[in-house]
Amino acid sequence: MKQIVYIGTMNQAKIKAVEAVFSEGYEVRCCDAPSGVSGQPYSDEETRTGAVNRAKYSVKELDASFGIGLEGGIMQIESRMYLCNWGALVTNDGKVFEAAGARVPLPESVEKMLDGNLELGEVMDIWTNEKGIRHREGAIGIFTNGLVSRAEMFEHITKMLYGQMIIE
Ligand SMILES: O=P(O)(O)OP(=O)(O)OP(=O)(O)OC[C@H]1O[C@@H](n2cnc3c(O)ncnc32)[C@H](O)[C@@H]1O
Ligand SMILES: [Mg+2]
Repeated sequence: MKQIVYIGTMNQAKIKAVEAVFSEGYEVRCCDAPSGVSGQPYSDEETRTGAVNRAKYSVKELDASFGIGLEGGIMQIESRMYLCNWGALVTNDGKVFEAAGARVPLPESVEKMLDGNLELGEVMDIWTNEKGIRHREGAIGIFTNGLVSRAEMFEHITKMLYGQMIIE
C-alpha cells in the first residue's frame, strides 16, 4: 500500500519538488494549508514557522502518513535582503523535521518594490514582465540565470527532510 504524503500548497513548483522525491511507493496529494504567518514572511524565523504550520496542518488530512510544508521568504543580513526558503515534515505520530534551503541576495531594484503591499511573487512578475514566475523558475531561477529553479531548490529541501525522517 502506498503511503500518502500531503503537501500544504497549490504551488506547482513546490508540488513538483515533492513529487520528485516521493515518487515510488508514495502518493502525493496537495491541500491548501494556511501558513499562519504573513503572505510574505520577512525573516528566517517567520518563514520557518510558516513551513512548520503548513506541515502540521497537512498531516491532519485523512490517511496522511506525513505532511510537508515549504515556505519562501525574505530575510535581512546587515543592509542586504535575501530570498530564503524553509521546509518542514511532520509525521502522523507527531515527529517534526526541518530544513532550510538556498539564500540568494535580491537586487536593490526588487527590494525597493517590496514596499509592504506586494509579495515577492507579484514583484517578480512585474520585474520580468511575465506571469506566474512563482510556479515556475521562481526568483531563484531568475537570479541564477536559470541554473537553479524553484522546484529544484525545494527538491533539495525535501530530500533533506526525507533523509532525516528515514534515519529516525
Ligand atoms: O501558494 P503558496 O504555497 O503560498 O506559494 P507561494 O508562491 O505564495 O510561495 P510562499 O508563500 O512560500 O512565498 C512567499 C512569497 O514569496 C514569493 N516567493 C518566494 N520565493 C519565491 C521565488 O523563488 N520566486 C518567486 N516568488 C517567490 C511567493 O510568490 C510569495 O509571494
Ligand atoms: Mg504564499
